[in-house]
Amino acid sequence: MLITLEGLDGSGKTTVWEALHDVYPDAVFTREPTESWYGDAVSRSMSDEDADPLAELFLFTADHADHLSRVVRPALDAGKLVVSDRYSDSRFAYQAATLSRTDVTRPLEYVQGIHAAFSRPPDATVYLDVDPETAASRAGATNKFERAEYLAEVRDNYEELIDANPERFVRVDATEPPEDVVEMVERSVERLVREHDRRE
Ligand SMILES: Nc1ncnc2c1ncn2[C@@H]1O[C@H](COP(=O)(O)OP(=O)(O)OP(=O)(O)O)[C@@H](O)[C@H]1O
Ligand SMILES: Cc1cn([C@H]2C[C@H](O)[C@@H](COP(=O)(O)O)O2)c(=O)[nH]c1=O
Repeated sequence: MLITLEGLDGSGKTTVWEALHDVYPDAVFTREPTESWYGDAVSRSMSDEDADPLAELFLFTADHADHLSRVVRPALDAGKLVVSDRYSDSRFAYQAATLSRTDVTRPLEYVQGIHAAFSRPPDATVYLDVDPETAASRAGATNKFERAEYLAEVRDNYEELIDANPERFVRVDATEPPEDVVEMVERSVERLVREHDRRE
């Protein structure tokens, strides 16, 4: 089963991802961008204010393709629970926001279309919901994406994704104190795994 954690920068994904390690010691914990050389290329692009938005989309997507074939698919084939801190929805929400400043028409559909041929959708996604101002202030503006105005557009894209797939997403109020957020996520993941196991 593949569970992904999504949300704006600073929403607390890494905090809950780390907490889940203790609860699911046999699971595979992974993240995007990855630590491969594809992930290094992504980091270089993120630190370049003038990076071409399409080139940047394809760097993130190359990193995803490598992540899928090297980590995610083998773990799923071995029957493991996989928990990924960011996954394809990050591309849909973030790169669609970046591409909205270009000539690309219907960027959200465009980015989803690129993934349709090869990606493996998550079985469930926990969305840590936080307003863009809180997100930007928690994240500390360490990269070009961590600005409230841009994050507002990213959040709108996440909302479109949730509206289109309400059964896949679990929304958690990430403005609550960290220990409450961790507890809510742990309870949600426990239920998702139980329901998935019952269906299998
Ligand atoms: N519920 C919370 N309330 C207040 N602060 C929080 C909460 N969750 C996390 N934080 C703090 O916000 C900062 C970002 O948290 P974290 O790294 O878990 O978020 P993230 O979503 O992984 O961010 P990024 O996408 O930027 O890596 C950290 O300083 C963390 O301690
Ligand atoms: C996977 C992915 C990530 N991003 C952005 C979102 C964040 O600003 C950074 C990753 O930082 P984090 O601290 O590891 O969360 O990259 C993106 O724009 N598109 C993506 O597909």
